[in-house]
Amino acid sequence: MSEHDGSTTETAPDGDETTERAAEATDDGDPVDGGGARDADGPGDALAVDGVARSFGDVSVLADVSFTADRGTVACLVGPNGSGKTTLLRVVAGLLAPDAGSVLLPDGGDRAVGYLAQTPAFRPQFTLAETLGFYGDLAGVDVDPDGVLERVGLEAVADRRVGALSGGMTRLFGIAVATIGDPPVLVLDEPSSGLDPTMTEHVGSVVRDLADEGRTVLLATHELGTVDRVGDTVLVLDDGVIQTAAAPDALRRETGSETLTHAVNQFVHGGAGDLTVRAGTWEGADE
Ligand SMILES: Nc1ncnc2c1ncn2[C@@H]1O[C@H](COP(=O)(O)OP(=O)(O)OP(=O)(O)O)[C@@H](O)[C@H]1O
Repeated sequence: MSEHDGSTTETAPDGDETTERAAEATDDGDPVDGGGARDADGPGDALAVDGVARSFGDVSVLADVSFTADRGTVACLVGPNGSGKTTLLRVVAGLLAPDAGSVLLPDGGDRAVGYLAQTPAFRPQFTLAETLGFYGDLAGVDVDPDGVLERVGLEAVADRRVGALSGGMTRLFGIAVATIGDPPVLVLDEPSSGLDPTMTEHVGSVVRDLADEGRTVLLATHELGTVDRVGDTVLVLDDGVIQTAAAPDALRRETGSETLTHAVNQFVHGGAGDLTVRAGTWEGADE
């Protein structure tokens, strides 16, 4: 966590979806261009979310969310199903306007945020290289397909059709797409859910490397093993607020927990029993 001196940009409480900042592959496969919805005003070096609130109708999902995440770090957003992780990520990516609050982005790159949707979908008939070129055009940046694919270890399959990728490779490709234009912030919604342990570990390493190169990575996950391996900060979201933000080790220490799962559960409304009902299963590699 660090101080940041850029001023924040308040967002009008109009509830409109915005698609101006990030480029994403939507769930129906249609690419949505982003580009720069609410530009960072100042030279801050951290991602700073301040007092973000978002409701759908009369259902409040995010009540008052605040946190910061430094460059070069991985911040892991965890919380029960339906706690608002995707909603928050979409607000940070500029794809969803908050009702209140602000998101301050660090300077840098042609694009401010790269976004991986929870269920990325690409046009299956195009090759990876063609798809990257397409997203590059949308973002208004030149793309070196081999260089981008190298970031995730897919350079050998640049000419393969996207439809011929495995689930894990598709997820990696989605991460590669998010890095187009080299945005300083990557927002990844469950980048390794449903993947086998080897691929989960590989995705974790890719995420770690992307952060180590100086990016800020904000990801949502239910896999606390991945959080333990690659996360610098655990952000526990429940009841519309960040219940705690701490390093995995500190969280365990603070709660006297042997496992990260147990530690996180201490901050979830209703405790572990309730969580089991609400979240289904939590995958902790430490148990
Ligand atoms: N566009 C929408 N319209 C109405 N309600 C929505 C919309 N998007 C999300 N919600 C609701 O907001 C709540 C939070 O959803 P969200 O997808 O952000 O949770 P999540 O923590 O990402 O869940 P999961 O872990 O299951 O992916 C849910 O109750 C969901 O039904």
